[in-house]
Amino acid sequence: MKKRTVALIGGGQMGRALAGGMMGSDVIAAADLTVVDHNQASQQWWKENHPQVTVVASPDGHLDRSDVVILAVKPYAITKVAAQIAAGGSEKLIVSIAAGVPLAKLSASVGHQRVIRVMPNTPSLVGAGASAYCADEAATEADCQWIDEALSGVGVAAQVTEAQMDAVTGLSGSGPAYICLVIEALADGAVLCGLPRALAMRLAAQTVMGAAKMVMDTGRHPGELKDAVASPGGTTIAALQSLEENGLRAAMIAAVEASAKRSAELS
Ligand SMILES: NC(=O)C1=CN([C@@H]2O[C@H](COP(=O)(O)OP(=O)(O)OC[C@H]3O[C@@H](n4cnc5c(N)ncnc54)[C@H](OP(=O)(O)O)[C@@H]3O)[C@@H](O)[C@H]2O)C=CC1
Ligand SMILES: O=C(O)[C@@H]1CCC=N1
Repeated sequence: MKKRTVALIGGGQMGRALAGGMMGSDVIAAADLTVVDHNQASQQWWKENHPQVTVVASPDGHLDRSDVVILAVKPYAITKVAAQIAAGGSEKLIVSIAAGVPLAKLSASVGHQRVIRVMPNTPSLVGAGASAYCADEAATEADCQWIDEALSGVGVAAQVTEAQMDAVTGLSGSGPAYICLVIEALADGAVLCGLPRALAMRLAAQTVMGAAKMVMDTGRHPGELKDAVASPGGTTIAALQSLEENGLRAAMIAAVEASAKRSAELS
């Protein structure tokens, strides 16, 4: 894939994870990245952690060298930033990662350039992201191929319909937060039972990763893999009973739905 030069507008949590992961997997070169962020602490972070990246406070006069502009500011700031880009005039691929901001709104705000909407997630930073994207009609085959390969460089990527984006947000966009909560709670349980905190955290995180890897590598249904752990009359089935009594499944389903609903509200 031909490397493209990229401007990242908003170098915060998700921008760092996505662009950091893309540089780590050589999808983009540090020298080809311009980060636009008006927050001084954020600028400082980029200068300290990625000295080869160009860091500026405003897009004005700094987008000319970039083929792609990634919008990674909060949803409420998207329209203002998009208008700044539109004022710049030049034709670029615009990629927005803002939750709940539809293609039509993005496209109107940036003056009908080629637009792709992405819902990435923070594990992109460590090459284990899960991203989905949809493109407007003006985006070319080559644009879709670039974003697919760029996102695949930092994890897995899937093209979806725009109607599916809220569900994606509820699942993989917000999901790392749910699973981090689960890891923390598992470690708390082990500390309650007497394990030192650091060891409890290591075992909890590895257990979550191991279970996920087993689902992906074997292709077996998670229910089947769960059954393989639970011996008759054993420890696991006692724990599973407790999880069912405390509503873990319902809580997870409701969490995905709550996030998806909020994503729909934002649009
Ligand atoms: N965090 C996540 O896990 C995910 C986030 N997203 C989406 O990513 C987007 C960014 O979220 P996140 O990274 O968490 O947000 P952050 O607040 O961490 O990062 C945004 C950065 O952009 C700066 N900024 C805001 N407005 C402008 C502007 N006009 N010009 C230049 N810089 C600006 C902010 O500075 P300041 O704070 O000072 O305004 C901040 O440093 C959101 O739209 C969110 O929906 C999508 C998937 C997952
Ligand atoms: O909480 C949020 O709004 C963003 C979008 C998906 C994950 N984080």
